[in-house]
Amino acid sequence: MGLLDSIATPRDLRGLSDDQLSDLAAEIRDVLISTCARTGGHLGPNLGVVELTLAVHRVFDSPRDRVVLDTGHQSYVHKLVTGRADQFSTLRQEGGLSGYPSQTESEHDIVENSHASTSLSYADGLAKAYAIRGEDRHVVAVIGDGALTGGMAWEALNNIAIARDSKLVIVVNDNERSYTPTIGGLATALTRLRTNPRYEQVLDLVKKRLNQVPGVGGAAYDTLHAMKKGMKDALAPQGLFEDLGLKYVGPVDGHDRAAMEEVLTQAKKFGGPVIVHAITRKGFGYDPAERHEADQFHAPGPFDVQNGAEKPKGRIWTDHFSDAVVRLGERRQDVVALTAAMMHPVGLDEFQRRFPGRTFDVGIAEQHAVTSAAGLAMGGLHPVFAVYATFLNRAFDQVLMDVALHKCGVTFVLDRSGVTGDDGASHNGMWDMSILQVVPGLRLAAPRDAARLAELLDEAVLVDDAPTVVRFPKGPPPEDMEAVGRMGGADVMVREGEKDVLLVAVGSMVSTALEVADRLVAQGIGVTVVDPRWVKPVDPAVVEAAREHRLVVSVEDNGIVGGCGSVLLQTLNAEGVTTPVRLHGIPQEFLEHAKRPVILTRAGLDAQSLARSIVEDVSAVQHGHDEALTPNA
Ligand SMILES: Cc1ncc(C[n+]2csc(CCOP(=O)(O)OP(=O)(O)O)c2C)c(N)n1
Ligand SMILES: CC(=O)[C@@H](O)[C@H](O)COP(=O)(O)O
Ligand SMILES: [Mg+2]
Repeated sequence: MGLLDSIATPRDLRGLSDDQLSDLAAEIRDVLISTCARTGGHLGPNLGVVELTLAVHRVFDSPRDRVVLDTGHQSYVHKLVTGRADQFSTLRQEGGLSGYPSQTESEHDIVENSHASTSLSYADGLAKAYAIRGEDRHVVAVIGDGALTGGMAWEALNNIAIARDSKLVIVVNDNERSYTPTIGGLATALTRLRTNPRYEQVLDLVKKRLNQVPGVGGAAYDTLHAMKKGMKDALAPQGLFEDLGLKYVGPVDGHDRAAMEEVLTQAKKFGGPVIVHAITRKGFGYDPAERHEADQFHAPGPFDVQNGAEKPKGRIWTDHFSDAVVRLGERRQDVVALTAAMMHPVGLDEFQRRFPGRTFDVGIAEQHAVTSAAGLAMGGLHPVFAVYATFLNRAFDQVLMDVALHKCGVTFVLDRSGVTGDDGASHNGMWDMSILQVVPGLRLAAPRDAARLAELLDEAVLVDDAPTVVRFPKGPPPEDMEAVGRMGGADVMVREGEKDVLLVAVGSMVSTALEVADRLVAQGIGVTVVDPRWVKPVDPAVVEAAREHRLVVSVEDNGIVGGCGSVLLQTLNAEGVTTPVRLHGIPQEFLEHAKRPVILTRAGLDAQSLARSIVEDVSAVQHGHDEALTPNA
């Protein structure tokens, strides 16, 4: 029975001695390491916030005081000390604890969205609400240095700086990196602050000397302390936060819990917005994480605790993209690449190694990345912005009005599209084929396998007067699947029997569609399986094929609303094609975390469910009951 078992609420932390708190920190690290070794997860970020989180929860009174964690990937320690230690072994498992805050799990959790750089805006709103309602409650926002490179954070700071009544403490968790070292002017400014505690040291030195002077010493020190601002101005450059008018405290060692508590207590008394600059190390306390070359164990899969060796996961879609974009870079000097602080995760590290001058890490700044790409295209280059599909959501206006309106040839490579699963609702890339459908001129491709990924990427970068998109899911691709024929720009994958069913399978769903076709043919149902390759715009040859078949079925790893099936239906309607249509896709809901295959099956996107549904629809059509065919909402 460890100390952790005695922590049912954060208030239980207050009765612990310094030694017990050190023991608790060690126990928490052991639990983090042993659990993540089994489940995978954000071990590095959470090892970096053990003492910081303990200090926050000892100084503030959650849930009366609200703790907002930016991105939420560093919420494991918070969960362990807010009554979920006994469930922690279920981390990221189906039906178990989410890897991010979850309001249904705990009253201590508030922000579930895993998209970075939002915490300060939530905190700004919460603090203003409490001030207006006259509630004596603090808001504590913990934001990483990486998340601070996101524009939203500075929009929020601009407002927080004048929100004098906001009881808001912002803890900047500065470990100098996102996955890799944080880039840009902000990193430089934080370094200047981090390495410039001179005035604090001088002040401490003077404090010690003066306090040795009997009588006048204390008063003299108080006078001097009052002059601290003057000293700081004299000894240290104005910090970027103070230039905004924000009170800044730090830097403080984020692994020194007592020091953190002292500073947070000071900040709490201030009664207005204040920045606490904590210096931490990602992976702190676990050598394999601290030494981990790429990203200090930002988000490892399962690993061996003894040496940190991750279990091999084989080649994933990303690796095939990485190879294809390097080949492209060799052929095309005008191709440049951009990432939003995820060079390795999106597969651009080899491109960067080969073409460092043509690779840009813009920080966690997707909106900037898109419009900067528009500028790069206007300047005569062909940018490839590689990004997780869900993170492009926040840059929709930039895609629409900065790229497409100006007919810029920018290629977007959307990794982790469709169901990702483990990372929960805000990580599924199930929105892109809906929201991007409305962008005039944009062309969207969904490769079925690695061979088509390379093919479609090559085709995409040939388009220099419109945005192009190539999207693929998380994990390993299926074996390459060769077509048996062409249908306009689309590939015919199966052509068996009568024209009973035209099965339009998008991207990663083609491999499932082939299994479905086998089941249908076994039941004497004729089927044509087509892979559009380019799903936007709809291929006229597919429209004509639809006219010739008795039933059209579409299946996609995207939300059902506004996806490829919806647009196909609209197009058939506009072309006067009256063939009944059935759409299959991901339900338009926020999906609980689980493994990708589990979620796809729940959505009826597994071969057995699809085949069963199509057999029923074929029967309905044969018996003249096709009014039953409505979009599979
Ligand atoms: C909008 C957005 N883009 C990218 C990501 C992917 N991502 C998750 S954590 C992370 C790095 C965060 O760095 P930082 O804020 O410094 O936190 P740390 O991991 O260092 O604690 C990134 C880029 C994201 N969650 N949201
Ligand atoms: C928190 C965050 O957004 C990333 O760390 C993400 O969890 C990584 O996802 P993958 O594991 O799919 O690369
Ligand atoms: Mg960081």
